[in-house]
Amino acid sequence: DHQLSLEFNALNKLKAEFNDPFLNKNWTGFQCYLNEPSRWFGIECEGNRVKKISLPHMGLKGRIKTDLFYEFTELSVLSFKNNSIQGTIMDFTYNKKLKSIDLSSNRFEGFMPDSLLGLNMLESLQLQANLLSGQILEFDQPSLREFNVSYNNLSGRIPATKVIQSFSSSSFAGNPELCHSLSLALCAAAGIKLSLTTRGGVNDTAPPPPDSNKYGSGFAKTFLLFDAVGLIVVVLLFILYYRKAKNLKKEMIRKYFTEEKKLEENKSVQVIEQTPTVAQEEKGKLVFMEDEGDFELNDLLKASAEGLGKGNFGNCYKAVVGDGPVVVVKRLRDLKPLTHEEFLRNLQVIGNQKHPNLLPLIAYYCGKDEKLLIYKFAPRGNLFERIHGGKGKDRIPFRWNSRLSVARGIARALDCLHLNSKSQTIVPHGNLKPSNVLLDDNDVPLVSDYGLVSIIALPIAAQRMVSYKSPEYHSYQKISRKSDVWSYGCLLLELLTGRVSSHSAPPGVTGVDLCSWVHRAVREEWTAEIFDTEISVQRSAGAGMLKLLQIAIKCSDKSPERRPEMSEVVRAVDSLKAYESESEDEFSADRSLTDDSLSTTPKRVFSDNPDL
Ligand SMILES: Nc1ncnc2c1ncn2[C@@H]1O[C@H](COP(=O)(O)OP(=O)(O)OP(=O)(O)O)[C@@H](O)[C@H]1O
Repeated sequence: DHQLSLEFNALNKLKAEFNDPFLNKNWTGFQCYLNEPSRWFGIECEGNRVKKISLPHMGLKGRIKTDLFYEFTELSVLSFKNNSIQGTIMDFTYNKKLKSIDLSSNRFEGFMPDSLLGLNMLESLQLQANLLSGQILEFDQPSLREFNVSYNNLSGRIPATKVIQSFSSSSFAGNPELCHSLSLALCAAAGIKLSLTTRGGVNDTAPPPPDSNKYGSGFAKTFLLFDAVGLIVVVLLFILYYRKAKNLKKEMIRKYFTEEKKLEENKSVQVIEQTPTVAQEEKGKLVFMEDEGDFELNDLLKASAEGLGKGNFGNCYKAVVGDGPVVVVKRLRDLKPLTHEEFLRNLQVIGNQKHPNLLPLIAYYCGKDEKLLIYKFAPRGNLFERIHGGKGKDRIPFRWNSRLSVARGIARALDCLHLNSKSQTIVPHGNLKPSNVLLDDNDVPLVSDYGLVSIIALPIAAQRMVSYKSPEYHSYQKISRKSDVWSYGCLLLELLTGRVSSHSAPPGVTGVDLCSWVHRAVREEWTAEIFDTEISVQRSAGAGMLKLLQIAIKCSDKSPERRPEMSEVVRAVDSLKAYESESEDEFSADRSLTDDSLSTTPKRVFSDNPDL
C-alpha cells in the first residue's frame, strides 16, 4: 500500500544516514508483513504500519532530517537511546500516537521542537544527556508521567505548569543555566538570562509575570524568603566549590603533564632511570614471587625501556634487563589509602595466583610513593587487537578453533582465581576485558591485571573497571565473583560477534551495549547475523558457535543469581569440540547468513544445555 512504501522510503533514508554495517545487512526486504513480526531489527509493525522504532546502544551516528518522521503516523514508541546522533530533534507534528520518546545520551542540539507539545498521548519523554539549548517547553499534557531533560544546556526558568512541576529536580539537573526557582526575580538574581534564552532568537518574549494570586499568600512569601536564603547558601557553596575545583584542576593538570611527558619519553627506547619520580631513597628491593630473581631494581631502572601504553591505573613499559628476561613494568597510580603492610599483603595475594592462563607476576616493588608490578612480557599483543585489529591484507585470520581455545583458557584462569579467592575477601579479577587478555605464542591466552581491584581507589575503580559496570553495581553497588562471570559473558560476546563492547572499549573507541544488543537480537531471531563473518563462514563452527553463544548469554544474564559459577562454565566450554582440520572449511559468505542451522528460533538454539 502507499503508506507502507512511504514508510519504507523513510526507513531507507534513516538507514543511509546511519550507514551502520549491521543495519545495512539486516534492513532488506519489506519492513512490515501482514500478520507477521517485522524482520527488520529494531522495527515492530502492526497491521502493516511501523509501530515501534527501537535502536538503542548501537553506536549509531549521523543526522536525522527534521521532516523524516512525517510518514510514521502510527508510531507509538521511539528509542535512539545511547547512540551518537547529531543535529536538531525531528519534527513530530504528524506522529500524534507517540507514547514514548527516548533520545537520551546522544548529541542532539538546538531547541526542543514545538511539535512535542502537540503529542497528547505522550507518556514518557527522555531527552537527558544531549546538547539541547533554549528553554524548556511548557508541557501540560496530563498523560506525561516520565520526563527527563537533565544534562543539557537548557536555560531560563523551569515552566510553572502543573505537569512540569510534578517532576523531581533530578529531571532538570545538570543544566547550569536553568533556574529552578518559580520566581522570575530570583532567577534574574542568579544571573539567569531569561531574555537571551527565548526561542527562535526573539528577545522580547520573556515568560509572563507570575500570577499575583499565586504569590500573594503568606505561605508564598515565606517560601520566597526560604528561596532567597537558599539561593545565597547555594551561591556561597558554589564559590567554595569553584575555588576547590580550580586548585584540584591545577594539581591534576600538573600531574598529568609530568606523567604524559614521561610516557612520551619512554616511547622511544631509553633508560627508565631518567624517570625522576623514582626517588633515590625508594630504591629498595624487588620482591620476587619465585626463587630470587636474577636482576635487582637497579638493573631494572637501567634497562632499556619502551612505553607500551597508558592504562587506566598506570603506565606500562617493556624492559629488557641486560641479556636477561624481557619484562613488563606497570607503574601503579590511583591507589587505595592502604598501609604499607596491607599493600604488601594484597600484592602477595596477587602474586600467589598461578595458572598456565594467568599472566605470571614475576616480582613487585612496594616503595613509599612508587608501586611497581613486574610481569612476564607477552609477545603477541592483546585479545582486543586480535579480535578487532589488522583489517584487510594485514589481518591474520582468527578462526573458530583459536577462538574456542582462547575462551577455554580464560574460563580456566577465572575459575582458578575464583577457587583461590573463596577464603579471601578480595574480588577475584574485577576488570576482565579483551585488552587485559594477552596472547602468548599460538594464541594461548594469559589473563592479566587480576586482583588490582583490591588496591585501586574505589572511585577510580568504580569509574573504570569492568565489574563496576555490571547491572548489579548499577542497581545496588555490589560486585562479586558473579560480576566476573558477567564480564566473561560480555567478553565471549565480543569474541563471537567481532563487535566492540561499550563496557570495555578502550578510551576513544565507541562500542555498543553488546549484552543488550545480543539478547535482543536473539529474542527477535536474528541469530545468524550475530556472528563475526570470519567464523560464520566456517562450516565446522556452526554448532559450537551457537553453544558458546548460549553460554555467553547465560553468563551475561542481568541477574547475578541466574549466572552460572565459573566451574560450571569451564565444564560447558570444555565440552565444546574443536575441529581437527579447518582447511576447506568455508561456506560462501552469503550461504552462511541464510543457512537454516543458524537462523533457528531462539527456543531451538537455546534449549537447555545440560552442562549449565
Ligand atoms: N605483559 C604484557 N605483555 C605485553 N603487552 C602488555 C603486557 N601488559 C600490558 N601490555 C600492553 O600494554 C598496554 C597497556 O596496558 P594496561 O594494562 O596498562 O592498560 P589497559 O589494559 O589498556 O587498561 P587497564 O588499565 O584498564 O587494564 C596494552 O596495550 C596492553 O596490551
